Amino acid sequence: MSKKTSTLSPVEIAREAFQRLGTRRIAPTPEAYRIAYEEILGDQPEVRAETVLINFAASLSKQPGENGLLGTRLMRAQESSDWTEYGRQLSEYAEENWLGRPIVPHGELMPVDLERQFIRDSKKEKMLREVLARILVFNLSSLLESAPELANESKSSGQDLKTAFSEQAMIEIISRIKQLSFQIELKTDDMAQQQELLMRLFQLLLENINGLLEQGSWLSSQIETVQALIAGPISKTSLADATKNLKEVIYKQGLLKNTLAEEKVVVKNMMLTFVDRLSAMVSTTSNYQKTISGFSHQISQAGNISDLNTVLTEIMRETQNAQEETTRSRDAMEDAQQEVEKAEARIHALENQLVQMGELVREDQLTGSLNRRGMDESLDREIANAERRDTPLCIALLDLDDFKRINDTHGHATGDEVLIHMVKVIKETLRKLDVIARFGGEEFIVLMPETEPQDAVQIITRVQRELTKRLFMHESQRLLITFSAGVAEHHKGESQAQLIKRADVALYKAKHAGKNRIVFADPPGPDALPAE
Ligand SMILES: Nc1nc2c(ncn2[C@@H]2O[C@H](COP(=O)(O)OP(=O)(O)OP(=O)(O)O)[C@@H](O)[C@H]2O)c(=O)[nH]1
Repeated sequence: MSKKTSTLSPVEIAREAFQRLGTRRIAPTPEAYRIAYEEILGDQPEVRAETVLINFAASLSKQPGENGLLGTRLMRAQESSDWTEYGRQLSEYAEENWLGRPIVPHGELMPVDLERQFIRDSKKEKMLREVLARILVFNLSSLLESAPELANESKSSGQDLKTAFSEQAMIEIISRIKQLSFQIELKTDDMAQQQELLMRLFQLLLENINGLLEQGSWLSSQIETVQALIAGPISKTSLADATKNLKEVIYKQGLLKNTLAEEKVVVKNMMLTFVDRLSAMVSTTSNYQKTISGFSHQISQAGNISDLNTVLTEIMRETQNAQEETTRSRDAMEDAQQEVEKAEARIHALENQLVQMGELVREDQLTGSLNRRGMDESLDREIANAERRDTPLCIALLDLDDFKRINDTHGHATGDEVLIHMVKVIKETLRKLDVIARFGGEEFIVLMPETEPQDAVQIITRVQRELTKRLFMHESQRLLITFSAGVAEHHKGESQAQLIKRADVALYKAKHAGKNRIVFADPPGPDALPAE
């Protein structure tokens, strides 16, 4: 039994057409075949445009959201046979939702290359969206590290851009990006102010140049501070802080210098008084001696006792004078001596304060550890102590692992926080007599006086463990911070540079062996040290 024609496939219709020609004994010419084929096809129910539109509206009305709404409107139009309204609803929807897509005249097929163009465009749009989101989330936000609220907005609009597909969401995100760009313009003005602050800082240093030239060490240490500042990330707050600190240091040093100079003048005046008194006494005494020898002449010439009595009275008076002068001079000298001692004590106190002020510029501004200059001085001192007392001295050169990645991923400001955290942990883990100094960038030196090599390695291992225990949190995310280290023991006669070089070679080996480890340095070669 043949199937109902309404369900026949094209192949089955063709077969049925041949059978029909056979039954009717008609020759299967192309024309006869076409007629039979159309006859069978004609049995199938007619597909009318209206039916298609009714079905379309009904199925659309079952969908959620805007599509469902459109379906209901279309059904309403179709029920009242208002096909003009039906068409209007469809055009409006097309305009709203397919705006920007290539418009193809009604009834025409979309040319293949136009279709391809459309696919290419949406690919480009996707790429553009991704690139822009990346720029906002990573690049722009890290450039804006000195303005965290702008950096956060940049990150969050980048994140939102990735999922902003509806027109409304897109309008919102574009407006946020415009707003962000406006804020960045304002920030640029802030940066101009920062530069002005920097200039003021330089001027401040120049103003003090005369004072600085008196003592070379001042000059070099202050210049170092500025160099460190310029080498690091410059932010408005760090510049303002540095300006404030330097102003304070310079002001206090100026005060101390003036007071010191005044105290020195006081001592000088006292010394002058002392010398005056001394010479007065000497001259009084020599006058006295002259007078006495004059008296001995008068005595030898004296003819009677009354002459002698007169001479004796004179001698008594002169002796009394000389004695009084001597006592006065002695008292004055004692007073002067006491004043000199007091002034000396004041000078010592002032000089100590000056040394403390100097310590400020031996400190690394970011981490509070010693800076390179402070390290040079401390290491020189410890080497001299070790050689004099014949005690062991070890140093460790520490370098943070993959620090560049931390900076690149989480921003320079987080990198700075990591450095501060690391120094804090190291300081709290080291013994009192150990010293930590920033050697440069993310490298630190630990000086361990009176320490045998195995103890030095143990100390640095303890620091390593402590650093993994004391978590560094960034945006509620735990960052693992590790370092590699080269430990070296100082050998008699070895210079600071030679010692550091050996520690550096060991550090290099630690890095190459896979990082997060400690390597003990080889002893210096036989030619490296002076013959004993
Ligand atoms: N945040 C911050 N970064 C710094 C500072 N000083 C140096 N750096 C950065 O430290 C990074 C050091 O990078 P690299 O020398 O490649 O070392 P690393 O990434 O730690 O790699 P390994 O040493 O091989 O583990 C550079 O990106 C410097 O910009 C600083 O004061 N603050």
